[in-house]
Amino acid sequence: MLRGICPPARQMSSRDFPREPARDVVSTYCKEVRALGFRLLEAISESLELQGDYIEKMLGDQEQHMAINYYPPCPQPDLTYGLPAHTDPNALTILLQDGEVSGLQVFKDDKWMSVNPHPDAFVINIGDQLQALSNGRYKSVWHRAVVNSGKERISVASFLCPANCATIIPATQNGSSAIYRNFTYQEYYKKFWSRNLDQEHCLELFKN
Ligand SMILES: O=C(O)CCC(=O)C(=O)O
Ligand SMILES: [Fe+2]
Repeated sequence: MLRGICPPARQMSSRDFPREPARDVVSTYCKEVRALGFRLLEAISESLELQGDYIEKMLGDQEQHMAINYYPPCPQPDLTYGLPAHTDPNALTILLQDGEVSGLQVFKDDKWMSVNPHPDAFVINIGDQLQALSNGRYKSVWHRAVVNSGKERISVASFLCPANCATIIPATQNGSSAIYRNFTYQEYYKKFWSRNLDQEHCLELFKN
């Protein structure tokens, strides 16, 4: 697995990326994905009856992390996972799946379901911060990656992350009370990685 951190857009420079010619491709991809993420955050804000820029403002100067996941073929796929079950700790994940080899599964209606690859589509995962910000109206989905006995698989995940100092405050509606207490992303991230990935939903530890 290869992980990279892209700084907030306005500080981005070509020095942040690997050497030519990959640099231009990766840099353009990061910028385009970030722009798509912001459009989605605007639509999600509006769906929650908030101002269009509400979530973007609340998340502050966002970092963008990119993970390139490589899953080699595995002779005994029943004995291991490519990635164990987890929710994403960030706000929103834009996942480019391998166009042909499946591997991603989501937990829905009490069972694991495969997300079939589609060459012309991204998979958008709601992360823990959007579940908290929306006061539980959007759900951060449990997902995992399984491996394949015959074929390798690659996925590219772009994680939109709040600024470390951003305070996440649940947006309550019609007098409902906040399910989660206020916390900083820094606090959440530390707690998230101090546990096993497939333990209970980390947000459970931030409930009021
Ligand atoms: O490889 C996949 O489809 C899932 C990747 C993922 O969930 C992650 O990187 O957080
Ligand atoms: Fe994930």
